[in-house]
Amino acid sequence: MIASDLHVSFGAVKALAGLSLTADEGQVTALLGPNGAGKTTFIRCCTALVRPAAGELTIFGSRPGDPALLPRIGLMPQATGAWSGVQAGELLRYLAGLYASPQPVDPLIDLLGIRAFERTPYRRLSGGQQQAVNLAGALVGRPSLVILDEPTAGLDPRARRLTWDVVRAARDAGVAVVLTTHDMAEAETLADLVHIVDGGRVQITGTVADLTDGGTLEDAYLHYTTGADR
Ligand SMILES: Nc1ncnc2c1ncn2[C@@H]1O[C@H](COP(=O)(O)OP(=O)(O)OP(=O)(O)O)[C@@H](O)[C@H]1O
Repeated sequence: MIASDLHVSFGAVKALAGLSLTADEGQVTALLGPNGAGKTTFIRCCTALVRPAAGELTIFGSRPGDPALLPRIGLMPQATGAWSGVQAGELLRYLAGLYASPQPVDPLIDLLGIRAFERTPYRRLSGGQQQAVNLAGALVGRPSLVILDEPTAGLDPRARRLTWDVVRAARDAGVAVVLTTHDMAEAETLADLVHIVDGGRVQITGTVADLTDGGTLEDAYLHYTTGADR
């Protein structure tokens, strides 16, 4: 994925103000940045929900929204209000049916600990259970790019570890994983490349070792972000 000088405004708010970054296959790329930095807006550009006013975004050589690209991207959003009454297992089987060669659903249900609540309507699931289903939904189509928007926010420690294992397995299988997180330990543990975003653009890019340079990732984060309103 290559993003170059993306600009997106919502009224007077410049959500993206020249954001440029790359993310490669077989790597976990972490986007760190304060609330409102533009991370989710960038993700929405990748999935063609938002169209940048300027800049270039190519994913596997195609533009977002290209019908050939859609099945190659798996998205775990921060929250999906959309599924309501459908049972978790039904939902995943439905999603699998949309893809040409999906993962078998039952092993995915077992892997992510969904079996115990697979017959529960989505809206009755706990937040963490919904996240497990959302992660499964992002992976079921065997995507080449998986985008995870704060995948472990609010998860208990075991569920968080399990999510990390699943992320590593996807990366090791050659998938490009892009995730956002406010959890510095998560970025330190998982990320091959880190982009620190603030004010709608990438302030600095590097490996965890590059960015920490004797300090912590949180030090780097605080150094390169202000969190000031735009
Ligand atoms: N649909 C929208 N309409 C108006 N403003 C929006 C819209 N979407 C995002 N914004 C604004 O754009 C800016 C960037 O928001 P975005 O959701 O991309 O931030 P973020 O980095 O994902 O934050 P967080 O860490 O809190 O999820 C914010 O100021 C937000 O209020």
